Amino acid sequence: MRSGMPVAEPGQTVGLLGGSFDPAHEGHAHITREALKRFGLDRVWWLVSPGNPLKAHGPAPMAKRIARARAVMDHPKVVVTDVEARLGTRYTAETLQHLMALYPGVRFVWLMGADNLAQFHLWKDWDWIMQNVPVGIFARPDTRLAARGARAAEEYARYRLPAETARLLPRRMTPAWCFLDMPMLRLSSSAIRARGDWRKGDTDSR
Ligand SMILES: Nc1ncnc2c1ncn2[C@@H]1O[C@H](COP(=O)(O)OP(=O)(O)OP(=O)(O)O)[C@@H](O)[C@H]1O
Ligand SMILES: O=C(O)c1ccc[n+]([C@@H]2O[C@H](COP(=O)([O-])O)[C@@H](O)[C@H]2O)c1
Repeated sequence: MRSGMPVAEPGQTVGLLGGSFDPAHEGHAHITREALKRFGLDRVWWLVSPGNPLKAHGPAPMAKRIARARAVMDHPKVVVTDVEARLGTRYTAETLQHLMALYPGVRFVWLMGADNLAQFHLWKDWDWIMQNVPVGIFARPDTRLAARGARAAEEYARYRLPAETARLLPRRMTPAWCFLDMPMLRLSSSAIRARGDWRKGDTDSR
């Protein structure tokens, strides 16, 4: 295994929460705890992105975002990691392909908020992701309508697992996805950035 990469044993289930985490907040921690509990995951890795390919502006420096993320989510089953920077990947499909090759026997689950479901069909090779990796999706304030009409949700409607059977998701044959409705937290990184101090003094990290 390359240095700095997280550890996982064959047979384990690992949820992957990719994000800019610019900065991390309690909303991320909340969906992570829900993912561990309701999907019964062994671990969740936070993949702190070198930069969302669909966003025009680069995020705060990686080290700063990682430090904040670790402060927000200090949990024995959660690893905050810069694997995409280490692997040199930015697109999720590429990251998943690398991780599946590097960790044979580990069952990865892609985790995301409902806002990302709404635009999932714009992601590179999104179809490949749906075909090869179970996907867990979390309700998010103000995204219900967009998520319901999402192209990915429509095209893969018959592969949706009822929330009552969420624990089956990690080992389910793909395609498989599950939408979790739960108490929602109205928190976002953009709202935190808009309030002020987080980006002061940064240079663009890209
Ligand atoms: N409050 C929340 N409820 C549900 N999902 C969330 C919440 N906050 C973030 N997420 C999800 O966590 C992942 C990483 O989020 P990200 O780092 O982009 O934070 P963000 O708050 O969405 O940022 P921004 O406001 O800059 O778009 C995404 O899949 C996003 O949908
Ligand atoms: O692969 C893609 O085309 C793609 C397009 C948009 C977003 N993503 C990933 O989705 C995750 C959430 O992104 P963000 O910026 O909303 O935090 C993060 O891991 C991004 O790399 C991936």
